[in-house]
Amino acid sequence: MPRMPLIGVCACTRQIGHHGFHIAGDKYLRAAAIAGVPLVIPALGELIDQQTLLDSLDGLLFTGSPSNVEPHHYQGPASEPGTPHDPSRDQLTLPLIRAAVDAGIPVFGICRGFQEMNVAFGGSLHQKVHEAGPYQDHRERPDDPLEVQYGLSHALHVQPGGLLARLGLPSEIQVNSVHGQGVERLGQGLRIEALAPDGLIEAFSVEAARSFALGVQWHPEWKVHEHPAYLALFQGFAEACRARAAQR
Ligand SMILES: N[C@@H](CCC(=O)NCCCC(=O)O)C(=O)O
Repeated sequence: MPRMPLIGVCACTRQIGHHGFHIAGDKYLRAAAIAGVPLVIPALGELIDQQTLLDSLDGLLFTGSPSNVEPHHYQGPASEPGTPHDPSRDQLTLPLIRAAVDAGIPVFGICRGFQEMNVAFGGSLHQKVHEAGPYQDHRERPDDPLEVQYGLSHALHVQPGGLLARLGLPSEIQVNSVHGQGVERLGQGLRIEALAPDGLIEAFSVEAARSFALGVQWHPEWKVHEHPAYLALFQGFAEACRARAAQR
């Protein structure tokens, strides 16, 4: 009987009072538990041996975060003063994403994690989607109740013949939207899987990946069991993680 898959969930750094912490959101960890045993990976830079992670994990989940990828990683203009960043998280995730995909480990990126995947594959980001060209405002209203912030916000056009279609998603679904940044230049080797009505890229897969490698801009971890299309993504991820664990 193969052991349960081990699912790495990359942490964010957070200062609480005088002390620094490494944290991961409850909803991500609960959704990751669909695929196996979630393990939070601290953003400790060189203190974390990447090869040990690759040898030990059966899947990796890159979560959302209020922080943003530092623009120097994609040769973007400096952020507006006061923009939240998490350089320790960038230092862990950006190289780990490429190494995990190359190693055939299932990778699932959500929101910031989706943006990290795009940057890891050489893409760039709009730092304020709502001020860029034809795009709508994809941000949540922070004063709204959480149910509203993560409620259905816009249509999503699923591209035919891709991973989302294979996972059973219909050609159009409704999704939530909790982000101010988004894909500007798509990374090398990424296949567009879904678009918002304004044309913003909302999901991609890694064409040459040997396993599941999907990034989505929305939040399928939110009430995942109440949204069949959200659940289908985690079930696809889980199937890939089980296959990885069975190879051990
Ligand atoms: N900061 C980026 C990514 C936004 C994001 O991940 N939002 C979710 C934050 C809270 C949560 O984890 O649910 C951007 O603004 O585009």
